[in-house]
Amino acid sequence: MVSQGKLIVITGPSGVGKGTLVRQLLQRHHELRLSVSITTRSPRPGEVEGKDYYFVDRKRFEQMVQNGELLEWAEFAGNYYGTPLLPVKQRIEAGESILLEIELVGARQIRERFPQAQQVFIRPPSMLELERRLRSRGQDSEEAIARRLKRSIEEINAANEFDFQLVNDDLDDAIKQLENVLFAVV
Ligand SMILES: Nc1ncnc2c1ncn2[C@@H]1O[C@H](COP(=O)(O)OP(=O)(O)OP(=O)(O)O)[C@@H](O)[C@H]1O
Ligand SMILES: Nc1nc2c(ncn2[C@@H]2O[C@H](COP(=O)(O)O)[C@@H](O)[C@H]2O)c(=O)[nH]1
Repeated sequence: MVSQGKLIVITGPSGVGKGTLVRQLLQRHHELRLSVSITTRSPRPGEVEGKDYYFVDRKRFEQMVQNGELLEWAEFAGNYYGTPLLPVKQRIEAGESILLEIELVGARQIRERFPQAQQVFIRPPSMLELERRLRSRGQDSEEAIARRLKRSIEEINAANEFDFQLVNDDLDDAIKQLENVLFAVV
């Protein structure tokens, strides 16, 4: 019998560096797989369908929710985001470890449904640095940045719900901390 894989959730405010950390983890740990989410957000320049996201309209997303096709989902800064259930279920059953890079509401749903999932909350060194990172990415309008910053306060206030937290200040240091949390021998 194949033993089940792990479900790992990386969460934290938009712009804190979740995607950057996840990309580094995937390069260093080839056994990990990233779940590709579904969103109603428009693709950013360079984003690829099926690699960065599956891009759908609101009607299709709402159908998927109705049909129970999503493991978790949330509305974030005016768009829907969700994790497709079937590929995650199949991969976990096949013994693969899956990473979800998701916001707070979805992370809470995973905690309810899969209390055994490992969840890590990523904190910014400061709000000023978070804002600087959102701007430096150069991907979002001023309005979108303002919405994301407003939401980040709620997210950071919920950080203590998570057993594992780390500050993404120096990137190399943050990756080491993340590896220590995820691969610690217990
Ligand atoms: N430790 C760090 N020091 C400085 N800049 C960083 C660090 N980590 C990430 N960044 C930069 O911050 C910006 C936001 O990072 P990233 O896109 O990974 O955030 P995110 O949390 O995945 O955002 P979202 O949730 O919106 O997808 C990027 O320009 C990235 O290069
Ligand atoms: N609950 C979920 N949140 C998700 C999912 N995929 C991504 N996200 C989070 O949404 C925000 C915004 O993402 P962006 O790509 O527009 O910057 C960010 O916090 C992501 O982590 C998901 O499937 N479910």
